[in-house]
Amino acid sequence: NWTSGMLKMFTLLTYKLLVIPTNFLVRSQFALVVVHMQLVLQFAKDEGITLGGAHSAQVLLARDTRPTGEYLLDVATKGISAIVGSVALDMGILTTPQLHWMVRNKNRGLKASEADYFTQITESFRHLLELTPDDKGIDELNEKLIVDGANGIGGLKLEQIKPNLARLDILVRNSGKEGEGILNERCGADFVQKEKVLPLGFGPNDVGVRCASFDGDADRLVYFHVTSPSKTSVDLVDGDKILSLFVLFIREQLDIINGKDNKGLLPTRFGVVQTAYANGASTEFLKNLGLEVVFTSTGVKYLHKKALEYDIGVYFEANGHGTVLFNDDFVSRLESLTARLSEAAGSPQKQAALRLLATSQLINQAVGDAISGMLLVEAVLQHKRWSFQNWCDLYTDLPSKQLKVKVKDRTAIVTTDAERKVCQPSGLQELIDKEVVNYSHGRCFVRPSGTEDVVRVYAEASTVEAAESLAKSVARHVERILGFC
Ligand SMILES: CC(=O)N[C@H]1[C@@H](OP(=O)(O)O)O[C@H](CO)[C@@H](O)[C@@H]1O
Repeated sequence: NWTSGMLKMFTLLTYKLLVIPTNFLVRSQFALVVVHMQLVLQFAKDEGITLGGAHSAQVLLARDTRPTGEYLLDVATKGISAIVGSVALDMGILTTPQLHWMVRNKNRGLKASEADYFTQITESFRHLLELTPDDKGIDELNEKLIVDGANGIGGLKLEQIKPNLARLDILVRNSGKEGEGILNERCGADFVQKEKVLPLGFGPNDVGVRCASFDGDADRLVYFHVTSPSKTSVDLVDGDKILSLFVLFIREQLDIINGKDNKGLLPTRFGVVQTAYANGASTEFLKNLGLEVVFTSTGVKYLHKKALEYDIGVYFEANGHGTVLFNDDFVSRLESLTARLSEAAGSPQKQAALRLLATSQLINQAVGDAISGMLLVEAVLQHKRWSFQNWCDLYTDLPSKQLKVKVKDRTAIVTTDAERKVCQPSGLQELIDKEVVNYSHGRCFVRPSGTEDVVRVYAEASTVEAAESLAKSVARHVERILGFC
């Protein structure tokens, strides 16, 4: 259908525009215009969209603060305008998730400006805080929050809305202001999650303060704590633990409305979606809550699609990219239930239903969004009166190790079972299985990267040394069978 097709096309184009690397600029402008034309045309073909028909297709474009942005915007605009029936709209300087939110809202006939985005997330955040119960005991949560903006656009946007956020004292570092530092360099969510060390600008004075880290275009979020004044290592709260926090909160509201048997006023299909990179301890934690946990291939396009199958679907990659999706019919049922419960305004069920509605407004349902995700984390911590440590203690991550192996042809590896098993080349999976059985809590898989010319090896075990040793042994098998290069 036209709307969903256009939504996907916008998403593809906006994504492409924001991720085209600088070295692309050495190519001629003409070549880039052609690339954009080809993208639009291929997408229209794949999705069965008639261009040049009665409706013109609007393609929303935005850019970040890098100097290459204006040039890329210009060529993208020319590429789009070269196609009959498509119009390029420049939405300005935005985070990736803001742009996706605008596309989604436009396709739904809703208000879609940046001011509307800010109003929606600040208002729903305020609403969620107002719905915080007052019977949860001592407030262990510190209002202070330091955010590493990765020198990207997210920090600048957060600075804009900071004054409108109650009960939060936010300090933005690596804020993206000119001269403060280079995008994603020794800072940002990817750096903190992979290296598990402090980003630039953080140090001994931050011990004990809750910290969050965005990535450069603000679609990933992780949290961390500085453990001691003498160490650069951090206590990390990754995407899996953010997911677990959201799941606990939503489940609590559903239990209030439906009772533990899910047979009450609003029977709900609640699904949790992870990838093979989710820490095994998080999956066990979620399964022990009695939840349906499903796995997809790596990449948010797979997770998002799966999460759409539920009334409420929560998905996250361990790297901090994820969100919560509420099915439209479910939201209608939730709204009617809230209206029906209006007689008993202060009833726990009504309060829980209102919390779910506010959550559906606060979280960006187009794509993972560091700003809206962070506000939901903050609202849930306030709701639970939880300190950072309470959150960390939900479960203990199993030690893990990731390695990259350069091989002659990474596509020689074919996987199945959400990339957790190798089916080609034959014999490799058996070798992995033989290694894994030697390790307590051992788990290991290999897959060809979709973004780099490498095979990724992931291993988990009960100690850091064991995880490293397992990863290395399996990497050696991969090198031997596929040919190291
Ligand atoms: C292990 C890992 O972090 N993989 C990343 C990486 O994909 P690969 O296919 O593993 O290269 O880039 C993807 C796009 O950013 C992201 O969605 C995914 O999580």
